[in-house]
Amino acid sequence: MAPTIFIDGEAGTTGLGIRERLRDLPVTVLSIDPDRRKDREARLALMRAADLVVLCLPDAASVEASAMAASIEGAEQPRLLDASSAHRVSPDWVYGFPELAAAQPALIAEAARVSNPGCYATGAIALLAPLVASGIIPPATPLTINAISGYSGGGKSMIADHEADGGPAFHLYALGLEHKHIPEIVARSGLTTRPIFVPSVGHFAQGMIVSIPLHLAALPGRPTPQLLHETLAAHYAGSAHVSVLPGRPEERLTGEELAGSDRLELRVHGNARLGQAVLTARLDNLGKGASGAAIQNIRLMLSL
Ligand SMILES: NC(=O)C1=CN([C@@H]2O[C@H](COP(=O)(O)OP(=O)(O)OC[C@H]3O[C@@H](n4cnc5c(N)ncnc54)[C@H](OP(=O)(O)O)[C@@H]3O)[C@@H](O)[C@H]2O)C=CC1
Ligand SMILES: CC(=O)N[C@@H](CCC(=O)OP(=O)(O)O)C(=O)O
Repeated sequence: MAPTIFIDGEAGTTGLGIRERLRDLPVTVLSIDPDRRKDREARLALMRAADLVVLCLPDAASVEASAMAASIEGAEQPRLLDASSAHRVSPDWVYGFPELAAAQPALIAEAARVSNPGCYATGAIALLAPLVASGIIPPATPLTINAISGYSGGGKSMIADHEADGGPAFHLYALGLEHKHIPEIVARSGLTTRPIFVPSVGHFAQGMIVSIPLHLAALPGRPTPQLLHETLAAHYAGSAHVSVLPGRPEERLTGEELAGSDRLELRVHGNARLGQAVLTARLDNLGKGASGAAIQNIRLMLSL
């Protein structure tokens, strides 16, 4: 029998993206009556009937929904995949980033609770984790992470704002330096010093670039841009979703290029003579940054 999935928050931006991608998989999606989508009893009934519940809700609603699922006793208790940022550094949840380490896919496949990575965090961690693990970037290195996202990153309300009146062409935000992805980036990259994270939104719907400037001359052994590229290329060799591409000086990187895809592109743009580099990650915030990553995790969790 095909496994059953209930997407709590199916009508939202991430929920819709997952619903769309599930059409190609041998699963039965249990949909809630739209008028009862926030009704506790209706949601509990579908949670009981599902093998896997995918939470596509704001953080507080996600915490509440996880508690609801945990209150179900016995064999009816479903497994959970959470797209929100509520559980990404929680020890009781497995981090749903299959490319992070060789053991990660098996951990995800067996887990009762999996937390989907954040969109910006996906780009930052994909760049940093292999370089920290290999010793090229010492964990205590002070880093700055810049990023630009399409406006769909802000969910239904930001989409409505941009599509109604045009919205600003570009704005920085989270200037209190406490963006919700920072703890996840620190924990999952293996850093010990909190980076400064400067996100921004552009007036385009989907797509994202995360960029990390590096003073290579200040790192131990003054690593070359070539060594960084080779380290990332070795880590992601054979990956279906992550590619490590040459960083070309003449290139104009645009955020929208991967809109609609579930891929993640990593580059090292460097100048060996100056001892400087900029690492970049390009992805669709709704693809590898959300729904595409969720599908990777669903496939692993349900052996599809
Ligand atoms: N957009 C993105 O790029 C990404 C988003 N995420 C995360 O995914 C989660 C969902 O975000 P996103 O899809 O963008 O948000 P949206 O605002 O587009 O969708 C959220 C959905 O949840 C519903 N909802 C809210 N509260 C409840 C509740 N108590 N019970 C049931 N349904 C509820 C909303 O219904 P209604 O509108 O009627 O209130 C809406 O349909 C968030 O945690 C977000 O951080 C993760 C990665 C990327
Ligand atoms: C543009 C914008 O507002 N983006 C959102 C992050 C979107 C997202 O992906 O949030 P999670 O992955 O953490 O669930 C923000 O900065 O809060």
